[in-house]
Amino acid sequence: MSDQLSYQSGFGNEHASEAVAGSLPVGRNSPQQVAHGLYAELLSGAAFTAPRAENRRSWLYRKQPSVVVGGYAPLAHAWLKSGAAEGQAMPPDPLRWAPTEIPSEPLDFVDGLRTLVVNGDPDAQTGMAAHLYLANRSMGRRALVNADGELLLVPQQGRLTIRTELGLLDVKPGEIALIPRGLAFKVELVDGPSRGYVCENYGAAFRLPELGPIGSNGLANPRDFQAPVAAFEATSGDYEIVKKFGGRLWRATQRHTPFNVVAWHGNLAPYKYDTAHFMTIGSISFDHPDPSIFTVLTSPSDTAGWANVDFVIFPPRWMVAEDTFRPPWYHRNVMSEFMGLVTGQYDAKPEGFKPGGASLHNAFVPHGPDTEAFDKASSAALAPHKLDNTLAFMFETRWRLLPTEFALNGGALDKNYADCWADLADKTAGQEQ
Ligand SMILES: O=C(O)Cc1cc(O)ccc1O
Ligand SMILES: [Fe+2]
Repeated sequence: MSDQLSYQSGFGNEHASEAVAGSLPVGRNSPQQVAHGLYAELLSGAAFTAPRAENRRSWLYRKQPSVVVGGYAPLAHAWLKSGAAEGQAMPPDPLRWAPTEIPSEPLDFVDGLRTLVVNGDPDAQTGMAAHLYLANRSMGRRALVNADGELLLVPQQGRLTIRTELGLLDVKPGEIALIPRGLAFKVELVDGPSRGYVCENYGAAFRLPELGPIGSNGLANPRDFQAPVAAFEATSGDYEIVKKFGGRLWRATQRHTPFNVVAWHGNLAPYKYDTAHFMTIGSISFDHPDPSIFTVLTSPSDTAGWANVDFVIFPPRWMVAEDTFRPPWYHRNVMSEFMGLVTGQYDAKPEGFKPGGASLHNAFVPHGPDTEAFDKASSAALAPHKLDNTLAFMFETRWRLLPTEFALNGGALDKNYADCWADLADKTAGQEQ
């Protein structure tokens, strides 16, 4: 089924879709009576008065409004953390994690969330969290609504069908999904257990970065973002609604599916995006450019250019720069860098950084290529070279990221990470100064 999904194209477009002909009101949003007895419901992802260019809202025409739900009670989750307040103090060391295996105990997408790093505060609408998800079963009659943040899913293993109130997205490793804050969705596994990364963005909604002198094309092109077409679930029976609200999970039971939207229109929508469509820009002369050229989506903060979080990818690309040390430079960055690897090798850490693993280089924590990468790149013949079969990514944020208890003691932390730089010797030793 999922192979045949159709989509509407274009990031932030005014989409319109109806699963039943004649369901979508024409020329108005809230007629006295909606066709077929549907209820009109407005989902606002931006303040009513947000500037037009940033305003995001959609109109949903549904069988019952989402206010028809039971009362919420707390739902315990040992490994899901929110905001800097739930992080652990840590020294300014670089951190790296091995891939975490998907456990054999039954875990759906919600159960399988494991927070690695946090900053900011969801109630202050600043910062982010990076989670792993480790899932071996579909969510079934369970839906998640995240009132704290937008979710960016980066699957690393296993294909997903994401059912949202606005329709279905089929997402596989190499692709990403973006779920707006407040939209109900559930994750179904298509080809077995699935593992991946999630950026929970408490701040301003992700958008495409400005292109400056690059011009009007390139990087992630808006048309390659795909929104679902309206699709509702026809089955009856109870549903568990899990809501993330104020850094906690809550659960309620309702008598019907929340996926009962027959038609919708608007510019607040979930999207999928295939990173293979990212048009990379790189050096065609010399020097290694800043990684901001690989920004897919950005969540700005209140200070221009200092992102709440940038989503940056390192996709397959040609390296052609002359007289250049081609991998990333050694550096210290005021911004904090969380990285993951979907597939292949990352040029700065060809062996130690594994698909499904992660790393954290916090504000001003020095980092760069490991000794092996340095030695290779310093003496490599500088012929044009394709970095192929690779996809790393970075969540880069202006606020320091704190690891969670799971990140520090969950078993995947690489206690010897810093050793990968220990052999970068002083090569001037013994030379005349
Ligand atoms: O540290 C990293 O591996 C990420 C990174 C990549 C790059 O090409 C330049 C700077 C940077 O932080
Ligand atoms: Fe870096």
